[in-house]
Amino acid sequence: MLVLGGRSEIGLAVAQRLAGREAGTVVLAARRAGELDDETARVAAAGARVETAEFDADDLASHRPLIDDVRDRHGRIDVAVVAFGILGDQARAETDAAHAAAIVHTDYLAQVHVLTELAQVLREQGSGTLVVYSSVAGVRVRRANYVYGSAKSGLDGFASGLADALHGSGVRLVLIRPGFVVGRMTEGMSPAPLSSTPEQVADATVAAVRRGRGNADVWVPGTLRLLFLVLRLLPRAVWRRMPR
Ligand SMILES: CC(=O)CC(=O)SCCNC(=O)CCNC(=O)[C@H](O)C(C)(C)COP(=O)(O)OP(=O)(O)OC[C@H]1O[C@@H](n2cnc3c(N)ncnc32)[C@H](O)[C@@H]1OP(=O)(O)O
Repeated sequence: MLVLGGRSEIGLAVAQRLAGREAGTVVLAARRAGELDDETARVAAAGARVETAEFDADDLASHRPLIDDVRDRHGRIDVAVVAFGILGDQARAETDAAHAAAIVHTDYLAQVHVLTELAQVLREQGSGTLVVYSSVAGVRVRRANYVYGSAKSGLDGFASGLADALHGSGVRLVLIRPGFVVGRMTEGMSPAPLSSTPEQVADATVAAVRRGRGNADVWVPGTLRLLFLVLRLLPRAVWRRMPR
């Protein structure tokens, strides 16, 4: 199992749950890979053999060598969890074009790039599961976080199309759409209604991975699926006043 963003709270919680027979060796790929002792210990305590690898998602050229190296050393990649991301600073991104581009680079462009590379490798082996984290922020983009939301919107569309392209290949794509997640990424922010914890997002992810067949779209919590059917219909004048 490969966790891209090996320090991510959600990615680690998924690795802990799948540790053991299901995950095989867990490769935690992150920036500053030499400083992953705590993360390694947590996943190892859950029963996995753990390795670390240096990974900067923004360095697109490094994606394929990393994926090939992991595949070559372990023979295959059963589950790849794309768990890196940044929230960024919306207020700053509205006037600082470089910051806006940095958010979109990490949360959209780098995801598209790494998923395209992973999909090729998993197609070649004829099996495997890709886990992608979209967000309700991308289902209907809000004025209050439109830079991050636009990246998630693009990612959601890309991952949905990729899932369809993979249909029949033996490779599955599990697309997770969490609402507000109370964790390190949202530290200091007041939780939105229907928020969840990284553990709840991981539970939903693992349940979908274990289901074993076909692509999956998972909302966390599940009630957000229905709520967004309605929210998509709200008039623009109301929607633009929606808080973060
Ligand atoms: C109703 C509402 O109002 C709802 C909203 O607001 S939605 C807004 C909030 N919620 C969401 O968007 C849900 C979706 N979440 C995501 O997409 C997340 O980015 C994610 C699922 C991919 C990871 O979430 P997470 O595990 O909670 O995040 P977090 O613990 O901060 O880990 C992300 C890791 O990505 C890593 N990362 C970021 N950029 C990276 C890069 N260029 N290269 C490698 N790793 C990178 C970070 O290193 C970070 O770990 P550290 O900060 O410790 O280094």
